Amino acid sequence: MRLPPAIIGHTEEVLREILRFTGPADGTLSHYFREHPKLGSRERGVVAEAVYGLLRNKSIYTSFAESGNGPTMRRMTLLGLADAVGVDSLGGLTEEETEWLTRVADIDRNLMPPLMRSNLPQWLFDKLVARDGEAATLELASAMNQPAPLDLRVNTIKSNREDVAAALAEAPILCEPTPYAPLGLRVIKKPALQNLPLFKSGAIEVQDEGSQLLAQIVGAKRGEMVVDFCAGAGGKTLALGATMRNTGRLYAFDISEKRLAKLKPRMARSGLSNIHPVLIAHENDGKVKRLAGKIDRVLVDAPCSGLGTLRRNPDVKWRQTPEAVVEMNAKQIAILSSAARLVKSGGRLVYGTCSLLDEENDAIAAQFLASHEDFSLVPMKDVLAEQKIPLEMGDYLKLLPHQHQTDGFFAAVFVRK
Ligand SMILES: C[S@@+](CC[C@H](N)C(=O)[O-])C[C@H]1O[C@@H](n2cnc3c(N)ncnc32)[C@H](O)[C@@H]1O
Repeated sequence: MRLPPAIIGHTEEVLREILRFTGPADGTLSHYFREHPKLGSRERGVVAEAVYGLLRNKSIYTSFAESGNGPTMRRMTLLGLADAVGVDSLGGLTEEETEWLTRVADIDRNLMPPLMRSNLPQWLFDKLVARDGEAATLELASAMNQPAPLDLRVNTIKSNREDVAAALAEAPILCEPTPYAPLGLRVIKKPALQNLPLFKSGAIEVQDEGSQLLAQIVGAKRGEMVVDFCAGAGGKTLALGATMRNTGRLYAFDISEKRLAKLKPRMARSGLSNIHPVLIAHENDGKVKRLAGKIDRVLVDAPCSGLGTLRRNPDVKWRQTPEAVVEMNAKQIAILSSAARLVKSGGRLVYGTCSLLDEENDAIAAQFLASHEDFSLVPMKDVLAEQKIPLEMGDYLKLLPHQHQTDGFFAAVFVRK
């Protein structure tokens, strides 16, 4: 069945707003859908898919849109929609538009220049090529341009992986165990989960396998004092709390009241009572100082460029700038240094990001070690062996979508001497 012609207008309107890059694309989309409640769920799905496809392939589509006649924004919109649902499903096209869309669909994208094929901004393409070479960059960029799979983490306070997989199969929802994270399930299609009894009862949480692994390498144990320094809405906090078997004390720090507020209902669902959310004003807040030297394990899931999450947030590559990354670096080292003061002798400090850039990752770890003689690096291969995670790594954890089918993640583990 053809889609109503109005879908083109809706996509064009929301796209125009998103391409201003004044805020995250998912927020702009949700806002648009709230303002247009008459749009059905299929239409909303198509608009979202077209917009995300366009953000993923913006360089190529911009070049296509330059061919042919008519306003560029309409052409961009049509390219996004045609990729999402196929030209034949679109109502309201002129004959010329149909002919143009069919023609561009036949263009061999492999013959386009590498920068354009990567669909990355020039600065990021140059950085990655200088480090990894052109072929590897194109491979990474291509993996980043695929939508992420839907990964779940089983909450061991409520259930186990086998029982959850069996309950999902009855729903029926097909899934398979994640290759590296012991509590992960990768769902084959993307069903709505919010109304499933499994979700409502807190037996599952949506969490990328890479994020699950980052929480696991903290190695939190029963009865320990643990701080999740940048807890946000608590994706990793909940995983840590379950690893601690709902014992000990787990402080969830963040400077964002809004994000911490989102943690509360998740905590209630999870059945965890060992989590203590703490709003801090900044990384040197007095609440941090009071716990200095008392904590067994500290996770710093630092604010970062987010360039490892392009599969979910393709707009990030167009919104980030090299200048913003430099500013972020100062914040990252400041947060890590302050968080380090919490760690007791023999305790563990984990620095993690969802970035692909060395300056937010290896460089921060090296800078930290150079200025903190009381800490030493625990090679990631030792941490992975300790946690029985079947991954080959050197000093650091470096997860990449084209190699590990996760978002891009980095982690370094330090121990206080
Ligand atoms: C990568 S996100 C954390 C995601 C979260 N750990 C999770 O797994 O869902 C980084 C978080 O750092 C917080 N943040 C930024 N500056 C901070 C600071 N100075 N101290 C503590 N948290 C900070 C942000 O509000 C944001 O929630």
